[in-house]
Amino acid sequence: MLKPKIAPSMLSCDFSQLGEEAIRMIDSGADYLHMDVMDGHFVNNLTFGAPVVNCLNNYLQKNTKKEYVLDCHLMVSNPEKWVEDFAKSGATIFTFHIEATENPSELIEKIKSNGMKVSIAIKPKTDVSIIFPFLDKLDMVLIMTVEPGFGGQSFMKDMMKKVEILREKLPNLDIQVDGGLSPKTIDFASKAGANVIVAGTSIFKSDDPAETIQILKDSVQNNLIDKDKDKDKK
Ligand SMILES: O=C(CO)[C@H](O)[C@H](O)COP(=O)(O)O
Ligand SMILES: [Fe+2]
Repeated sequence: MLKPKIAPSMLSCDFSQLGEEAIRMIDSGADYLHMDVMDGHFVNNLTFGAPVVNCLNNYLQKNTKKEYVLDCHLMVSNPEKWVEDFAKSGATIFTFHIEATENPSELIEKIKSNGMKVSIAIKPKTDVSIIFPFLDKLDMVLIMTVEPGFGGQSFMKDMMKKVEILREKLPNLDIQVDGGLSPKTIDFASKAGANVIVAGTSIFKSDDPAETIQILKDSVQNNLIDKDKDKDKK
């Protein structure tokens, strides 16, 4: 049974307060904490790696009793190099870009054997069919709705065709969208069939993050209900 999951992108938080910002998101109803890892090579920006995820995980273990998911989006070349480090850091989900590896099948196995969930991301210019051979091995797929590298960009509505194609093929797959999601754009994504929503700017810049998270969640939930009704009619 598919569920809506909202993943605030910590890229938009005040990094000097990473632990407290994460707790603020968990307490506001976040399902995942989305961690954008950039290496200055695969994308033109540099953020953080496994040591920071590890510190955050240690902090959360001491400072919250609530469950949390560390959803790590690796925008890096040679993602295979970092699998063990992220597993040790407490990462729950390891998402790699299909454009960054020559051997996706081997990488999927490596991520799973290190105890993490596995997901593949695709950039806006990448055709969705490239991931078809791997779908049955994945826990999630990430459709980028901006060029990876920076928060605060505009949502690319034309990416929704990819979401529709995937949802048609796999009614129970977690489909994540990332980039420019907000209360203004969420309905496009949820109608297309996305159920895991990354949002950085719109949540962190909101006066009421809990309310924004709830608006995003409600949109996904309503569309999941509509899709179920359509199924019953058929
Ligand atoms: O992967 C990313 C950028 O490459 C971020 O997750 C994404 O941009 C989220 O930020 P915003 O909601 O501000 O667009
Ligand atoms: Fe991301």
